[in-house]
Amino acid sequence: MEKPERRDFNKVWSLERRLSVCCPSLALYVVKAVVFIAQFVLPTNCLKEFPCEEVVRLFFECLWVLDGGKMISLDGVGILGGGGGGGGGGLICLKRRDLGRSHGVCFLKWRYGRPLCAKPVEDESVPVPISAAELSRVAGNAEALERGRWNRESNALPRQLSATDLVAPSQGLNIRVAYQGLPGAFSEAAALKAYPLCETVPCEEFDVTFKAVEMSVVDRAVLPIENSSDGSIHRNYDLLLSHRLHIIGEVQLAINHCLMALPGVKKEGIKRALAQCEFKLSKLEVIQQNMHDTAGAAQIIASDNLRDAGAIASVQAAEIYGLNILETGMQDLSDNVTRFLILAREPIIPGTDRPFKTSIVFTLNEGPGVLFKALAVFSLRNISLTKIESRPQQKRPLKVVTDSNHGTAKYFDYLFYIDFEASMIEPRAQNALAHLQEFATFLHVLGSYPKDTSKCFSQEKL
Ligand SMILES: O=C(O)C(=O)C[C@]1(C(=O)O)C=C[C@@H](O)C=C1
Repeated sequence: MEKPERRDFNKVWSLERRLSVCCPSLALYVVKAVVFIAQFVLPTNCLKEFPCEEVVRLFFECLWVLDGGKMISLDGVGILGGGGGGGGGGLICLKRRDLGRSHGVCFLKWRYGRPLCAKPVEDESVPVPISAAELSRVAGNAEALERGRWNRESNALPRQLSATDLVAPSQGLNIRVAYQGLPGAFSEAAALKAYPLCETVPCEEFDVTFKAVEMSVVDRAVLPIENSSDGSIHRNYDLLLSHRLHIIGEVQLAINHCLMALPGVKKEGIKRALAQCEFKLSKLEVIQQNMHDTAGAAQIIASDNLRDAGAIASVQAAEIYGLNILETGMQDLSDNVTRFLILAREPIIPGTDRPFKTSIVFTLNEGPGVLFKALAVFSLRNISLTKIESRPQQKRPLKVVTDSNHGTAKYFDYLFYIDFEASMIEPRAQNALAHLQEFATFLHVLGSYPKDTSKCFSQEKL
């Protein structure tokens, strides 16, 4: 005889749930009837294929739900099973006589006397302690209730969601995005380019920005990864590996560095300035001092009232900290673009509806042509690489290789970061990575995300 499939039980279960919504007591009787009949109809041992405890739990929960969570009488209710004569152990028969009940705690027994079940029903006279987690949840609810209550004086109620709130998430409404620096930093502008309606959250350091996402203090982080004239921001490559966040997007931003100072201060009066713009600053003959971020430099000029100093920062920073712009376009190369990564706790589902990029990191064994082989897995499948970066393996910077011809040698051990132009959903990308995995000693996909194909507007045009 064909064995019943497990989903049959799910069908009964979902039917009962539906019934319980429209008519709880009718549903209770129906489930009792189904169960009662089933114990005679189903063949002996038919449940051997099922995870018995789950079946019992399922039905017990069903009855429990139907009875509105109150103590239910199990009299007359059998739990699905074959006849009592079935051998082989396990849950063979759980008829009425097998259902134990004492002090309000119901439990179901194995045929051989082993307690089985399931969801015990606690004695109503014994108070159940609420866990700390539950307490805080309850406390939170009470507070939320309080917040939601109408206040006669202020006549204020929480704002209702409107249809625009539902279409705006891609614009970042209600999304908190962390960046390194102070308000007015280029990274903040990048966050706003990605999510125009987001709430930006300034962070002191790059790794604080990563942690803020990991700890769910914010939803996203936007971090600079490379600049067209200055190259890679190595710190962020290293942090990408030490934190398990996912790259879900990228933003390219044109960087227009402005020289700014307190109102009334002239260029000639500046003795110190943040240096990123070597050529023009060398003409000014100033002492250069690096700061954490450009906006931070502007903020110090303003807060410390430094009349002999200037800062290189954005137009927004000048506005925020009340500084005068003495010169714009301080960067050596007029086309000065920084690429930022958008990071999140969860990856996005890659698509093919628009150009996608994938970022990976891997390590290789020492040997002739291994890096060449690694890169070939992409060219063989017509996949373009847009970036390759190598970083020393900080935990194991040197590896010892023994070669029969040349003896033992020590090599730098590298991590290779590659960005390639394909979505992880494409078979060619999956095949390339499967191929790479054959000889890579470590391979990790950092993210597959839409390529930023927008024009790089300068700060003022954002
Ligand atoms: O200092 C800022 O405003 C930043 O956002 C940081 C940062 C960087 O460190 O790369 C970002 C983009 C610019 O190229 C310059 C500085």
